[in-house]
Amino acid sequence: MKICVIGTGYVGLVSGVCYSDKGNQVTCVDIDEVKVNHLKKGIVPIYEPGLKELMLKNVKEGRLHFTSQIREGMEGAELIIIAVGTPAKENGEADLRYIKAAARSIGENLTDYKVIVTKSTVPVGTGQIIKKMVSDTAGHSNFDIASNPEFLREGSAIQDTFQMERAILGIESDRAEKVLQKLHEPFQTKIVVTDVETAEMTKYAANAFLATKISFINEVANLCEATGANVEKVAEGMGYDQRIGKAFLQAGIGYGGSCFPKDTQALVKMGEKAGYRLKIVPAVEEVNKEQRLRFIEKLRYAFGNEGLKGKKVAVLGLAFKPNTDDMRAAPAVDLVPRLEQEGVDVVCYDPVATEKAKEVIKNLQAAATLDQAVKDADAILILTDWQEFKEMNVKLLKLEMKRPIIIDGRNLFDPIKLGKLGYYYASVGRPIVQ
Ligand SMILES: NC(=O)c1ccc[n+]([C@@H]2O[C@H](COP(=O)([O-])OP(=O)(O)OC[C@H]3O[C@@H](n4cnc5c(N)ncnc54)[C@H](O)[C@@H]3O)[C@@H](O)[C@H]2O)c1
Ligand SMILES: O=c1ccn([C@@H]2O[C@H](COP(=O)(O)OP(=O)(O)O[C@H]3O[C@H](CO)[C@@H](O)[C@H](O)[C@H]3O)[C@@H](O)[C@H]2O)c(=O)[nH]1
Repeated sequence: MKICVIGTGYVGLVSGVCYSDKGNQVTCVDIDEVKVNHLKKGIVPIYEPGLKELMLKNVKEGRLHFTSQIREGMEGAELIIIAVGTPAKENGEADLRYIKAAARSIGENLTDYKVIVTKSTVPVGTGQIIKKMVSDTAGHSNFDIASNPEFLREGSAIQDTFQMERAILGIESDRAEKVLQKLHEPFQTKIVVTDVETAEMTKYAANAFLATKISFINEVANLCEATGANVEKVAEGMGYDQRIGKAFLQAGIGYGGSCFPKDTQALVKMGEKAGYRLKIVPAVEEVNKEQRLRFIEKLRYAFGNEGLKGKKVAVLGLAFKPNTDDMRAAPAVDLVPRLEQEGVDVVCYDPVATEKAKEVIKNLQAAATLDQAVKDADAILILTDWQEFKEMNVKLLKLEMKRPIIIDGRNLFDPIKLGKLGYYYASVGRPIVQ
């Protein structure tokens, strides 16, 4: 099948590459000409394991193309996939300006029948907005709209696509369903066929539910800290119950990233607009915001009367999660400037996200290696669960540091072990050892 993907971000590029790998002819379109030129030269603008190799393979085999001209991308395509960004507006609502611009340009170039499917996360009703904009601009209705929300995670996006757990097909016609069924055939996944509005809602409900699990376990963790229980064991004990499940019960510094923070906000706004006030999701957001700030207090507590001013703190991890360089809503974006305001000398290290972090954190002091970051540090603050940090030789590390203090936002180490090595170690939902 010939496919045109609009937007070559995490979703558009990964989807385009994976669909081409399944034998489709894919043209990825982006308005960002610099990005398109890079892609044409084989440069991948994002860090995503396995993406570059797969992209180059499919370009070489002639199935994958890049252009900044939508007309070129749409030429002969049976399916158009919208995968542009839907960031949060100042008030939390989803900003549909890129979606609308994409719909307009599709309309301007629509000469024959196509299925126009939205992969971007969009509020319920957006499909109908797209339909109207396309037909108004095109001057005809020789197309179908559909919704096929994306569930991939950054850092494992290729695997998540090839082994997708389900596909939601929100459709309005048999013709569109046929095209989308054909697209998903090689993935051999569970298919939920529904209307466009239900598909749009499914994506927000899934993300809000996952965010709820995280905030829930973080609240339990905070209560464990206050009572002396251990959240890791609590989560294990809960997780064996299949009705609860083990996944997404990792207590920590809270969720960040390009999706959960904005999608929970957008869902609340969607409720307000529809006349229904959501109660759980705002609480999930509140817990998540407070969770980050608790780590400044954990650090302050570790230094007692000495205070934070003038201390050197090595922040390990800038990206919102491992295996990505995405800095959107990463805890570091909040915490690094706050620590600096408190007079802390902050030196950061991240295996891949430093360059992107410099774009969003002013005057970021970044070390080129983990060793450089921790040298003479009064404390380490762990924000991301990179494998490199899990494998740190904590025994040797202690010799490099000025003081053996670790505040761990990801529960990477066994408190008993660190206590024995002479560390002051504060993590999440587990007793402090010293
Ligand atoms: N990032 C994820 O892990 C993820 C996962 C599932 C769903 N989503 C959703 O998918 C959508 C895309 O997210 P993303 O992270 O890939 O975004 P992104 O910001 O990484 O990429 C969006 C791309 O679209 C391009 N673009 C904007 N307007 C355009 C237009 N009119 N024509 C052509 N290109 C245009 C931009 O230049 C950019 O390259 C969002 O709605 C997001 O919520 C994201
Ligand atoms: O038990 C857990 C699991 C995750 N996180 C945090 O939650 C955030 C999101 O993690 P993850 O879901 O793995 O990454 P994303 O790439 O943001 O993916 C989410 O958001 C995407 C965009 O909508 C969806 O497609 C995915 O299904 C959904 O998992 C990160 O900050 C994680 O550190 C925790 O704190 N504890």
